[in-house]
Amino acid sequence: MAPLTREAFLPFGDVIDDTGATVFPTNDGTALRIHELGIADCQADGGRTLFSIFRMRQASLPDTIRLMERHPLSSQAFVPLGIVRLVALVAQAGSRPEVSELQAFVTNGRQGVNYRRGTWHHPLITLDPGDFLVVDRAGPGAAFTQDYEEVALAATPRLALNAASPIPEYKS
Ligand SMILES: NC(=O)N[C@@H](O)C(=O)O
Ligand code: NI
Repeated sequence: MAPLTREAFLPFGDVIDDTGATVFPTNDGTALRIHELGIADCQADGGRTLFSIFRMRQASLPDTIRLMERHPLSSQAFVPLGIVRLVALVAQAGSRPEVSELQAFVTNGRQGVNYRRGTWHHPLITLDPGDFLVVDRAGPGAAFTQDYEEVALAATPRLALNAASPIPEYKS
């Protein structure tokens, strides 16, 4: 389980965080603009960009990973509205992910992620309850047509809590 950094996450998408970002004052210096942290890529095939909230009622760390999904037509961002740790279990866009290709990152509770279009990821995993702003795509005419594709994983790697630290140790 690696701490989330912009550089390490680059193959999978963007990190919504001020570390290493372009920052400049705006509005007569009353605010700092932490600029262009990611792109909402949701317009393909007549798509619309949606803002939604995911209200995580409890931590959702699975003990086994049974599937991964991707959104072939859009990016998908999860930004915590408060301090909520997220586990991003990902594999690069492309053919069906192998278990050996999975990578797990854990946020510091403030960071958000924006999965690039087609990035394989596990449905939202959090270590705490709490709300996330979600930015993704709706198809033409429909309120919510999640263009997504799921694949069952051949093996089911175990994501086990490491007693030594609150951050789960990812074991394949
Ligand atoms: N289904 C849904 O809205 N969310 C998933 O795409 C997810 O990545 O959690
Ligand atoms: Ni998704």
